Amino acid sequence: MGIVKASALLNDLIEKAGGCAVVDGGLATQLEKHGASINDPLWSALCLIKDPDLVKRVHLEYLEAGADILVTSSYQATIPGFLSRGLSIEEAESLLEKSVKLAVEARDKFWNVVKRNPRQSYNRALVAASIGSYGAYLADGSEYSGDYGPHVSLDKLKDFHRHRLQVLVDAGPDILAFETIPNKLEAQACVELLEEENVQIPSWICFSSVDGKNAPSGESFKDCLDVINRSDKVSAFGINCAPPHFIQTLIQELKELTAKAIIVYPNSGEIWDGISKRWLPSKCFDDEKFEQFAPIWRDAGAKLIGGCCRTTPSTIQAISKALKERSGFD
Ligand SMILES: C[S+](C)CC[C@H](N)C(=O)O
Ligand SMILES: N[C@@H](CCS)C(=O)O
Ligand SMILES: [Zn+2]
Repeated sequence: MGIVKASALLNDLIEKAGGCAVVDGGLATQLEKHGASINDPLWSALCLIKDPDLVKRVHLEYLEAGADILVTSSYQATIPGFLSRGLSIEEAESLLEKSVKLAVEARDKFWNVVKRNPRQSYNRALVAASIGSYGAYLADGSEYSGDYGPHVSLDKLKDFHRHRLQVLVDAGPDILAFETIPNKLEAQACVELLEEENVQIPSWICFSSVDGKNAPSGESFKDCLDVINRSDKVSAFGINCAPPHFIQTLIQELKELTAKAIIVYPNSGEIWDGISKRWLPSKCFDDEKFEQFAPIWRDAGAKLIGGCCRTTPSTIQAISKALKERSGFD
């Protein structure tokens, strides 16, 4: 399948969803709601080792809530991360494969039931393999600063991402999801890897933002988009795990900077403290606010909308309800 045909898969889903598809919500957050303890350098990827059934259960909860796209549990699942826990390369690869398998199994199980009901309003969901930033692996909060220090070169970032990307692609997801990218250098590494590895499934690249205007590194999105806009391997660009009150303005700005589909899945507004490893209270959106703003973000130009950290299946249900009502579903 060529890349043009591959991106058609995402475009078809957006169209079937009425012009704006629903991405799932915080995976780690929902794992924690069910009692998982993830205060660990592997963060949510620890559940791939300790409780894969729970990961699948959370995927199913997001499908029931109306998610059109599931994001896998591989955000902080990395080969060096697993190796530093004493696992072998083969075991690390197998956990990455498992992250895709769990989401695919949940999707297939759910779809096999709902597709029989002619009155249901669900779409067959797509599975997006999460590729968290290098900063996520560092587990020091640097996915929100973009400050990787002077020794992190383009080649180092490509080396970091390459093997995981190959294993995830081979596991058969529908999409690749680069998440919380904080600087231009890492965006360039992701794009060059997609080209070098000749990846034939669509990708999205999402940045975090801490000021509502720029990438966390302080670089402008215009600058960061230079290399992304030149690649047909990237189907969508946007923002994840940034506060929801930044989103409307950011969509309007990004619309001027790229022809790619815009994707937004903000967090609740709480702020991650990378040192104490906890969420600090701040200006937040509750589910009603997400319900109110999802159509506003859609009308501003977003084609994919969901939630990130501290959002849950009830948030996704609220977003799904708002988008489907407005588009004539239900
Ligand atoms: C999206 S952040 C909350 C993920 C956790 C972070 N990379 C850490 O390990 O501290
Ligand atoms: N897909 C990840 C993103 C963390 S920023 C999660 O939802 O846990
Ligand atoms: Zn997040």
